[in-house]
This record gives sequence, structure tokens and C-alpha cells, in this order.
Amino acid sequence: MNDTQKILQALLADLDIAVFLCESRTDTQVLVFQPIGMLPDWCTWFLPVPVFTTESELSLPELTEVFPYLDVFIPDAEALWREALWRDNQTTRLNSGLWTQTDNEGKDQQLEAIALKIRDKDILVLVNLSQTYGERQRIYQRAREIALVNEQLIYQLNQKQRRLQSLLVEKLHQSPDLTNLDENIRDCASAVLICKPDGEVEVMNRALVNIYKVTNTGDTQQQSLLDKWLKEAESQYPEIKRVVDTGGYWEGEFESRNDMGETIWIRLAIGPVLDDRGALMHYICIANDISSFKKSGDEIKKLTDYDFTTQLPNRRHFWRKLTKLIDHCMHAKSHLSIIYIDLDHFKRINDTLGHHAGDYLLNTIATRLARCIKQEDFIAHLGGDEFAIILPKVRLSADLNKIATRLLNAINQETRIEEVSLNINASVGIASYPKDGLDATTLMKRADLAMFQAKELGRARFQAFHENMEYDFSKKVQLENDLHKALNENQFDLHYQPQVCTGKDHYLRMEALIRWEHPTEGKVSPAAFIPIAEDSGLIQEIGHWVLKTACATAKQMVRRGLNVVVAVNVSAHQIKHPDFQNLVETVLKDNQLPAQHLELEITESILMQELDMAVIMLKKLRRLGVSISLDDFGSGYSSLNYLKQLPVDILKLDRSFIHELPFNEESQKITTSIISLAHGLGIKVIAEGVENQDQADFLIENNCDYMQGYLFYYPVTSDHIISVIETLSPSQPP
Ligand SMILES: Nc1nc2c(ncn2[C@@H]2O[C@H](COP(=O)(O)O[C@H]3[C@@H](O)[C@H](n4cnc5c(=O)[nH]c(N)nc54)O[C@@H]3COP(=O)(O)O)[C@@H](O)[C@H]2O)c(=O)[nH]1
Repeated sequence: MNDTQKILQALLADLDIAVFLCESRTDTQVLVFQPIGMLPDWCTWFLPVPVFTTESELSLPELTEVFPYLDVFIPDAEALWREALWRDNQTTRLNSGLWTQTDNEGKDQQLEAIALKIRDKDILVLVNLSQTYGERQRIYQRAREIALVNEQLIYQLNQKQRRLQSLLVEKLHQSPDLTNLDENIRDCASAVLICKPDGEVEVMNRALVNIYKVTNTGDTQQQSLLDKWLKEAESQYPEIKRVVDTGGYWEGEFESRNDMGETIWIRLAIGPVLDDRGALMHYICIANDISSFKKSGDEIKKLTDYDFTTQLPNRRHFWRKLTKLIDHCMHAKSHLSIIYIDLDHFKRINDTLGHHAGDYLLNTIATRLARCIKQEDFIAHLGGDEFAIILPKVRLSADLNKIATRLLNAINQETRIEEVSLNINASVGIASYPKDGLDATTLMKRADLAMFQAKELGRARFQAFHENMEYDFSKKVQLENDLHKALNENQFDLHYQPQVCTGKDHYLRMEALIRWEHPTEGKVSPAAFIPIAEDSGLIQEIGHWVLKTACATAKQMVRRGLNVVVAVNVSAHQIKHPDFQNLVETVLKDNQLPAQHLELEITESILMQELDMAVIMLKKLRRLGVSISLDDFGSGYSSLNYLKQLPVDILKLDRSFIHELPFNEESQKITTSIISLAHGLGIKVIAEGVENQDQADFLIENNCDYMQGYLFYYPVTSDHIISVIETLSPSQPP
């Protein structure tokens, strides 16, 4: 073994990962996996017999037998390796996400697979994250145990103090001159002080001297002890003086200082001794040093109140703090605001770069956010990609806007992880006490609602809560319930909008657009219900229905000799479904529709959310023979740079540019540049939302391939589309 191999070996052992080089056997068409370095123990525990050696090779069936989850992952990984989705020597990777698998010893292991293409090498990495999880669990468990023990000990101490109090009161009643008391308290572990109502010391024991490291046992020093305790406890317990002065029983714990000036925590009970007529004779004070409990309590607090990844206060800590501050505001008649931050598309980072990269990013952002706020503010990491800040003194919207802008800018600074440069954004919601809510739950709910609205409005922005949001939200919940019924009760219909060709084409094109006739609300726009269907998961069923219906209509037209292409809108959630390709294939087969008559329309933002995955799926779909169009091009991420890697046939220019044609110079330039760039890459262009002749003239003049809009046709029902399509001449410009 040479030095480099030794270093690699040590590195792998340190990282606790299993690495395989993947080669394809041309004779068998089967992938073989050759372990690089020794495999870690957890990996070999999955094997029935220890067959791994550094030189051994594993064939695909063997590896997928050992880790059945790889069955699903390997085809995608293979596509990544085979189709060289890597550019200019950059590394490309695909993460499987975590899965749990039970090893031969019956232990659950949390595993993640990563497919990597490094230069020309195909690498499969298996990472075991169980240790990190285990460590976390152990720490929390230990914290719970310490907390439990502490609680029990404090309880026992209380009982002991109370028993001693009543015993001493009894003794004092039996012999009011304090004789024989000494022997009851001399060797007692609790510190005991019996004093007159004015604080003058009558009896004290050795434990008190020890706890307070008393050097001067003269009267003057001891006389002030009761006074000292009252003063020390007063900031935490404002009632203590009143209770003691009026002869009440008091107990509690607070920070005190011994005669050496050291800080100690004591638990103190002060009880009165009254004579037969109810007059105050003595005070009995019993104190215990609880500093060691407090110390482990602080440790517990650190473990249970702080987030493991960012070291910021966690959700539990945040709620306690918020409740306490609201209480304070209520009494002081003051106000506070909360800022709720949710990172945009954070999951994408975890999925593509791995959990370690995600944790690194969270840490970086936590540090940046903490730098943006004042000392009196409170920041917490609520978990996942959510942070929250309490601003105890801020209420004016101008100030809140300034702070939110500062936070957004801090988040959006460039972060470099490995070789990748990231610019993450966040959606931010704001709510204030008492304007938006009088308790922590309402306030957080409303800040969350405002954050949600910021997401809906396009992310990377902040939004303050206003009352309408709650109404909008309940309306959405209602629509979601109704959507469940809509499919079963045939409330959906599909309309079609023809797309006209500006040059020569032998296809007649149209876009399928879903319509919903709600039984009480009337027509509900797809722009309103598609996002709800996406959030609730219903989009899979609805999307399936749209695909089936559109293909059936297209087949009817093909049968009549019409050479049509029907474009079907596909949501991000459908594309991400691993079965989507099979579903499209089945629908085409069931309708006996040749694939060239179907086009799938996806939005630009889908691609950017999970670029590698989406590209793999689009390539699979294209292999079936369907064409792909990219909707709303230019409206979102608009990176012309990635266009050359995308397997698309058609770009749909976003209607916002067309709307401003032909007079807005910027829109002119964008439109003409996109058209020429697309043509340069062999991609055709459709302009959407064409509403007047000036726009059409400009687009024809600048070689736009197709146009769609109310100038030509509104979407028409399925009953009418055939007759409309029949009037379209495939080779004539409008
Ligand atoms: N996932 C799915 N999404 C769908 C489906 N059906 C529709 N949609 C998406 O909903 C959004 C709103 O659609 P809709 O209200 O149907 O509006 C479409 C056209 O009616 C409208 N249009 C067409 N011409 C013009 C015009 O000249 N001016 C103008 N203001 N609007 C016009 O544009 C919408 C089509 O847009 P696009 O898809 O971007 O080409 C919309 O985002 C739909 O995509 C579905 O089945 N599944």
C-alpha cells in the first residue's frame, strides 16, 4: 500500500463511509462495485458472510440485495454516471436522502447513498449517520436523567427542610428559652439560624458557618445575615420582605454570596415562631447549599434548551422566553414583535449537497442573523430551516421593515460549500404584541401565516401579518376539503387553447387547461386551486386525470386525421414522483396515442428546485418520445446559462414580457435575445399572452415560432376544440 492509499484509508476510516468504484462490464451490461479501502464495520454487518476485501468486486444484484433501498436509487445514479451530467470537470452528485435499514445484529442504521462523478470515475458512497443520531439521543437521554435526579433531590430537600422547621417550632414551644436546642441542630447537614424578629442571632450551627465560610462569628456579622438574605432574594422574589415581616412562611432558592465573596446558590426556608397570643418571637431559617444542583441544571439547560446544530436557543426555550416576555409586556403595558424566518428551498441543499453541507449552512446563517440584532433581542433556531427572533422593544412597521431587510440581506450573502457557491434566500413573517395577538400561540400562528404569505408571493421577502390573511387561510382550508370531492363528483373539465404557428409546421398545437366548476363558488381559477392541490398531494390524482383526458382528446383528433400536439401542464410534485415516467407511458399506451402528440409543460422553477433529478426525469420522458416545453421562461430564476444543459424542445416566453411589447425597450431586448439564444440551441419559442396585433407583429418580425393568447383564441371547451382545430391551417401564419 503506498502513502496515498494509506492516507485515503485513514480518511475513510475517519469519515465512517463506504466508498465503491463503479464500473460497467461491457460483456454482461452489469455494474460492478469495487470497494475503495476497507469497508467500515457497520457496512459488513449487513453481509451474511464477510466477503468484502479491498480487492473484491460486488456485482449490482449483490449490493442491492444487501441494501434493498439501492434498488430504487441505482437506476437514477446510473443515469447520472452514464449520461455524464457533469460539466467542465465539475463534480456532479446525487443524494438518495436518508433511509433506515436493520443490520444483521438487528440494529437500525441510518444510511444515505451518494452517487458521484469525479472526473471520469463513477463513485458510490454509503454514509452511516447513525452515530450522529445516536450521540444526539444519548445526550438528550443523559440530560433527562440528570433532570430527574435533580428534581427528586430537590423534592427530598424540601421535605427535609419542612420537617426540621416543624420540629424546631415544636421544641421552641416546649422550651422558649432555647435550652437544649443546640443538640438538635449541632450536627445537622442543613444550615440553621434562629434569630429574633429584628435579626439578632440566637442560635446558629456549624453547617451555616461552613456554607458561608464565616470567619468572624461575632454578633454584628451574624446579625445582618437575615437582612442580607432578604436583600439578595428581593430582586427575584419581590414579596419576600412582606411575607417575612408579616410572620408568613417563605421558601425559595436564590444566588447568595459567602464571606469569601464567592457566589453560591442556596435554598432557604424562613418560618416564624409565634407565642400563644400570636406575637412573633423568633425566625427559624434553614438553608442548604444547592450550587451543585444548579450547576448540573445549567448543563441540562444547555443540552435541552439549545439547538445541537447551531447552538442557538431551541424551540422549547423560545416558547418559554416568548411566554415570559408577553407576560412582562402585559404588566408593563409595553409591546414586542416576532420575526419568523423560513429559508427558501433549504431541502434542495440537503438533498443535493448532503446533510453536513446543510448543517454548515444553518450554522453560517445562525451566526449572521445573531450579528444583525441587538443584545436585548432573542434569537432561536426552531428546528429544520426555521429561525425566530423576539424584538422586545420594536413595534413600528418602518423599524421592523428595516430589520427584516437587514436579516434578508445577511441570509442572502454568498456561502461557499465545497466548490459550490450558494445564495440562499428566506421568507419572513412578522407579528407584534398586542396588535396581532395577546398570547404566544396566536402570535406565532400569525407570524407563521405572514411567512407563508411571503412564500406565496414569490419568497425572498418579508410580510407583516394582517387580518385578511386569516380569512384567506380558512378559505384555502375549505377549498382543500372541496377539492377532495371534486374529482369523484366530476366537477373538473379540460379546456384547450390553440397555439398558432408563425411559420411552417405540420403540427396543430394546443394547451390543455383545467377548469373547476365549484358547486357553490362557481368557477375557481387553476391559479388558486393548483397550489392547494400541490400542497395537499391531490395534484397526483388531478394531474393523472388531466393527462388521461388530454390524451383521450388528442387521440380522437388523431383518428380524424388531425396532426395535433397537446401540451399538458405538469406540476413539480408530479415530476418528482419516481413513477411519473411509467404513468405517462401507461396513459399513452392505454389511449394508443403515439408519444409525439404529447408535450409536457413544466415551469422553470421546478427545474431549479432539484435540477439534477429533474434533468434525469426529463431525459427519461424524452426517451419515450414526448416533447418538453419550459413554461413562464424568464419569470423566475432565468438563468440562460443552464439552458444548454436542459433537455427541452420549446421555451414559453413569460407573458410579462409580451405584455409590454412592442413599446418597452427592455422587454424588446429580452424577447429578441431569448428567441435568438433558443434558436442557437435548437429550441423553439412560444410567446404566451399575446393580446394585440402590435405584439403579434413584433413577434413575427423577430422570428418567434408560435403565439398563444386571446388575440387568437380563448381556451375553448372539449366539445368545441375539434371544430376550432380543424379550421387551423398548419402551414399558414395567422
Ligand atoms: N399543473 C397544472 N397547472 C395548470 C393546469 N391548467 C392550468 N394550469 C395553470 O394554472 C395557471 C392559470 O391557468 P389559466 O387560468 O387556465 O390561464 C391560462 C390561460 O387561460 C391564460 N391565457 C392564455 N392567453 C392569455 C392572454 O392572452 N392573456 C392573459 N392574461 N392570459 C392568457 O394563461 C394561462 C396559461 O398559462 P401557461 O400555462 O403559463 O401557458 C397557469 O399557470 C396554468 O399553467 C393543469 O392542468 N395542471
